[in-house]
Amino acid sequence: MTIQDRDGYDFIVVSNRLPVDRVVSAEGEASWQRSPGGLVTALEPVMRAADGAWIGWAGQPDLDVEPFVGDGIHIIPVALSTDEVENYYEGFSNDTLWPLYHDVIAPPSYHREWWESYVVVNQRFADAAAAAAAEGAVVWVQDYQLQLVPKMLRSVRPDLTIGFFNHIPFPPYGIFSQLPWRTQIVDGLLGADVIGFQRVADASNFSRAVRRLLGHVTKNPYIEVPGEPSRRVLAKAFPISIDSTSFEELARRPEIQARAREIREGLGNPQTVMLGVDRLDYTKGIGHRLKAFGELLADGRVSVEDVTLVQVASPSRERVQAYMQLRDEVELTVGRINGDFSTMSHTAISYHHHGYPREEMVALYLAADVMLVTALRDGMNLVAKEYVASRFDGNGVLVLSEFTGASDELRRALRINPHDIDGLKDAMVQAIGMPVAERQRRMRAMRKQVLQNDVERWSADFLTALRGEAEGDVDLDDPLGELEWTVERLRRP
Ligand SMILES: O=P(O)(O)OC[C@H]1O[C@H](O[C@H]2O[C@H](CO)[C@@H](O)[C@H](O)[C@H]2O)[C@H](O)[C@@H](O)[C@@H]1O
Ligand SMILES: O=c1ccn([C@@H]2O[C@H](COP(=O)(O)OP(=O)(O)O)[C@@H](O)[C@H]2O)c(=O)[nH]1
Repeated sequence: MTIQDRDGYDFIVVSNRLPVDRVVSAEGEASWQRSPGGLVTALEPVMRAADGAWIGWAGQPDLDVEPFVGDGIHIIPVALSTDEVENYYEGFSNDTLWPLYHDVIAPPSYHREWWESYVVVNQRFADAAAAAAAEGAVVWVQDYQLQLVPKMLRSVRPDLTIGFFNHIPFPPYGIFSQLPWRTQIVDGLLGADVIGFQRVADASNFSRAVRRLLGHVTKNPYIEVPGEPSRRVLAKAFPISIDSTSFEELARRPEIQARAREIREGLGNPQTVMLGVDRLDYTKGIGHRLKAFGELLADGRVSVEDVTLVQVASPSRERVQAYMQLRDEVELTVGRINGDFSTMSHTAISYHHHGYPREEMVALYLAADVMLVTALRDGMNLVAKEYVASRFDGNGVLVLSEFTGASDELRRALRINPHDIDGLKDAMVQAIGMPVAERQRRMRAMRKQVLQNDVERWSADFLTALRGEAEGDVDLDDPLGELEWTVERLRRP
């Protein structure tokens, strides 16, 4: 059944990217493949239960595709022109909001034409959702690219229950206030009934911005939005997670364990393999990690015979200037370290500018004695959780930046400040030499956390809170307590 011959969908997800990628075969034939992202896995059970639809961009400019069913999911594509990809996506989303929301690690650019394009494209997503939603439907909007959609949608469809989840940090007011369109952004978000953040700190940064810019009363976790009638918005942390059991299942497969052994052999069977896996993004602290490793080699505290660093840097946003520059810097540093320290039989850094499928990722996690997550700022960092979920053997050490959302939950990681290069070096040495009993103790505690709090729980928690707000009869001291709502009950009677 398509949108043309039904009254609309009861559950809709709206995100910048669709959960399916368009792939073109060597023969030039186009098809759709489910993208491997965690969000698809998280929302798939809800989607299936509610017979919902997903609205998003297919990832290529000027691609106008009719709604279709792809891998069992109802897809409603939103087209973006070449100019809009440049201005809304590469410009305002990834060169204004992204650096601003990540502690201005790179300088954000403010251009009025980018903002205008952001408004136009957000309106297009809102229109698509308004047209597709059944009376009283639940619409869940995802991420910073679409912060104006909640208000735009509410203004034409006040019957809808609207959720918003921000996957990246929400910055402190001192930084956020740089944005020339700061008031429009918080106002846009307040169109939602529930606004979810990764960390408690993000939710309080947002509430503070609302107080400062709009003067609304906030009573943690609620924001009172005046109007006729006035509304109450819940702004709260819902830390995202992963499909933990599927990572463990993959890690237990003999062929993936064999691949992990093969990876180690390919590296010359060093005593210790350290691993970094990141999108090639300036938020990930790849340069800090390389600097620390290079200095450890120079100081003689580690040797290339004993320790290899594998760095996967998957290509990302390659047309944005800051990302091009970062690639040059990272590759120059890798080349220098390898030139200075590699021998004929051992390479200091095994560097890969590729994106790998999930099976290979799990093999890499199993091959790595030490996982290095050194982000300077990161909404969550799913890689940290995936490493933990994959280590069913209870082994492996996670070195984790305190500037990631994950560090709020993975308290038994070796937590580091990546700006403190000496501290990072000491943590790397400590990780390499950590006794097995201590590794296992730490990993056991982290595994418990990740297995209990998986992505299904994340979506259920968020949607339960959303339902609570829609029903409006929630006990303020225990907003979620009395609800037994499950995803199945998203179905209309
Ligand atoms: O779509 P792209 O521009 O290629 O970027 C990929 C995604 O990157 C961001 O991920 C964030 O979400 C993760 C899951 O919640 C979180 O763990 C991570 O810390 C964030 O950086 C972005 O938020 C997505 O919208 C992008 O699609
Ligand atoms: O070669 C790669 C590199 C990364 N990933 C996946 O990309 C996601 C990265 O998510 P994270 O939250 O760590 O950072 P983001 O890139 O979203 O900022 C994780 O699920 C990784 O397993 C992947 O599938 N192949």
